[in-house]
Amino acid sequence: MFNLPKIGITMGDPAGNGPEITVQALLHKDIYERCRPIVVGDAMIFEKAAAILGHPEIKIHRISQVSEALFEYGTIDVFHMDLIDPDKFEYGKVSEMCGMAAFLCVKKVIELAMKGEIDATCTNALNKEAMNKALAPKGLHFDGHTEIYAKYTNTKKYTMMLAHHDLRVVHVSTHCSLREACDRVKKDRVLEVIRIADKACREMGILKPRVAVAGLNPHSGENGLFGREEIDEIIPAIKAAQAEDINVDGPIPPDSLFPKALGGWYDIVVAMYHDQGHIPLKTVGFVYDRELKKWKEVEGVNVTLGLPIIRTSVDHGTGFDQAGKGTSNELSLVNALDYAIKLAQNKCNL
Ligand SMILES: NC(=O)C1=CN([C@@H]2O[C@H](COP(=O)(O)OP(=O)(O)OC[C@H]3O[C@@H](n4cnc5c(N)ncnc54)[C@H](O)[C@@H]3O)[C@@H](O)[C@H]2O)C=CC1
Ligand SMILES: O=C(CO)COP(=O)(O)O
Repeated sequence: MFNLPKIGITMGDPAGNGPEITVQALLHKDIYERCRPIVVGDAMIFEKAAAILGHPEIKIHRISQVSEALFEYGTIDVFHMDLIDPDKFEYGKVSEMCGMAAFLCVKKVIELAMKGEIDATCTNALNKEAMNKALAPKGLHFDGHTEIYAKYTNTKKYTMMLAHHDLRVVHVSTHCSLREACDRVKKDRVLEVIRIADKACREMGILKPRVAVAGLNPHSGENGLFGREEIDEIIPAIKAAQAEDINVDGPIPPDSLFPKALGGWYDIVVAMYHDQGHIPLKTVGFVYDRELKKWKEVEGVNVTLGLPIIRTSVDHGTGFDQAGKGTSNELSLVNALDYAIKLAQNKCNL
């Protein structure tokens, strides 16, 4: 047990489904056989979640230092942050209190990982509106976890990877307008993301990664007929990467690239903007049951590549419509924990 990786799991926005899926995930006994989990959040919120899920036997163990953790199945060690006023707390609502709490938990887990007190971090979803409402008076703004991690680990070159089994996608840009995303398709950034993608695959154990680059425009621009970004920016980046011996193909029309990647042609896809990468991943990962009218599976993992510490995450959001009802599915978090465990075992910082 003493050589199992210590994984810090953030609570996420407490008004969302993060706390309950964390309790559900930590009911999987095998997780304790493969890692030593510590939750960073508010203990009261986890007591509530255990009660909602009908598991009063789960003990919530408040700790204020990693060294106090018990790491025993049936007990959830919560690095208690005392951030929530129970009288003001409400599930499914955007609030500055919860937005600030989610942010401070992320900051704390980064600090613990940077100090080497834990081996990897795994995040639950935060609500970007709530967090930024809370941070605005302090003159701070973050698009999401990725940028918080980049700032507090002092990382300049990074990208967001989403993964659903062996379908992996990294992004040239993420949280910006579609207009701005087109402007951000620049040779240097495309090349940077190709390099990060290739390195990450190697560190995940893929010896000769096959990297595919999506075009930006329909049919990859069809030789300039529907846009010039492929000719002016993407092809020069691909040629530069090939000159570095990276096995990279493209630009490939995005509508046929993802079915190819799903079929195993490539190990990783470089997408030009957020939805180009997120839509195919979530289409395969989010499975809705028409008969039962509920989500059957919500799978997929988000990993920040380029950091000096390991960060994996659920790839869904805060699920406010289901929060506090015990109806959310923990699969994405279980997958994210699996990724964090494997990366920590390989001791690779991607
Ligand atoms: N890593 C992060 O911190 C992320 C945060 N977000 C934030 O989450 C908030 C809500 O985003 P939405 O676009 O509404 O996406 P969402 O993923 O929260 O919800 C989309 C649908 O999926 C369902 N869902 C979500 N998680 C589920 C689970 N574990 N089991 C079963 N069903 C689940 C929801 O009930 C909803 O019907 C936003 O503020 C967004 O910024 C979104 C994605 C990632
Ligand atoms: O919103 C997300 C994906 O769309 C997740 O972003 P972060 O991982 O940066 O929080």
